[in-house]
Amino acid sequence: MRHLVLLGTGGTIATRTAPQGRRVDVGAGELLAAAARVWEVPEAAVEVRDVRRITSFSAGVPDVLALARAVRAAAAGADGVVVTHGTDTLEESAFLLALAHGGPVPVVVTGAQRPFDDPAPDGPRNLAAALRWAAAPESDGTGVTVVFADAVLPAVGVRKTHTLELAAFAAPGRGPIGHVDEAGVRRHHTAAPPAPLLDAAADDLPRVAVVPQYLGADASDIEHAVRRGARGVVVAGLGAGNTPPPVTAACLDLLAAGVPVMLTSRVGAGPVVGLYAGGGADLAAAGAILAGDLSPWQGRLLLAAALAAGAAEPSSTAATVAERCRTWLRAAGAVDGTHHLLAGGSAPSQTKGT
Ligand SMILES: NC(=O)C[C@H](N)C(=O)O
Repeated sequence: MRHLVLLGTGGTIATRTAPQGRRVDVGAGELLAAAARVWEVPEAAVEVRDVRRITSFSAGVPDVLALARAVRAAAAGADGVVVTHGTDTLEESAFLLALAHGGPVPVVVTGAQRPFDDPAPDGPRNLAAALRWAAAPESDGTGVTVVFADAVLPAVGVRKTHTLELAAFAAPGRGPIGHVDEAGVRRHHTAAPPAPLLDAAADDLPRVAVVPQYLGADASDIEHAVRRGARGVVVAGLGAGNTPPPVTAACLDLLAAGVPVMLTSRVGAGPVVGLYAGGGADLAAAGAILAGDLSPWQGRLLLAAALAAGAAEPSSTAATVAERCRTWLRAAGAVDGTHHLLAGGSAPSQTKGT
């Protein structure tokens, strides 16, 4: 029999409806009892711990680092760990857990779109599916995954894609890597997750700003972010990874001054590639980190983790921080978009990470 640990953190899955709005007041034990009414998991014994009782929009990086430590402690003595979490920032927490988690024990994050006291709640089934996935040998070695609406998605690349629908998450280009439903537990082919980058011992991460780009954006937001103490900047770029010329110029100045700049896209799916003169090609040539298909929010955590890892090494520079990100991205199977199309239209072949 597998031994699972269920860690409750709050979120809609653990809310009841009140006149002032939904409030978290359901513990992990009650969630487990509701899940067991959907599907029993007879092949597993589940130990329950309440880590937090908060909505995920109220959480901060220190909360998630503490959760990462709770996950590590639980994983040391279990065959699987399941975390219930609010959906608003679930894609970031799951990613941060993935940056800190190594080894074969599966860590499974789930939540709900509807409250616990909804007449047709989705939480009990999501949790039942997450427990079944964690209890099945198919989940071994899959790292951190998100189970939602019967789909198993990798934490790396997962995004919330709908505000209200029950199938609220997707990992465009990367998942689902499995399903849990009336037909049972199925794992599709998956690459091994990358080795951990973060030891989660610190209470917080270095400050990294996400700066969204839009029609006619200028450099003021980036300059403001750095003046306010950002140690790195993630640009949520246009299209395949472009910035309006004044923003490109500001990013080149930052790179020249040794401040890491990471390029992502605001589009919502697909990798960034340095294609256009005056935009992404200039940034790639100047040493910006092209974050593959990571969302700006996941990219921000990767850059912050790389900066934190560098804090321990006096010789760490913007270039070594960038290289740390690129090594992790390669291992996570991200496209290296600095290899932009060559004249003549052929792209060099990509070596996919394992
Ligand atoms: N569906 C949810 O869980 C949303 C909620 N606001 C939260 O993130 O805690």
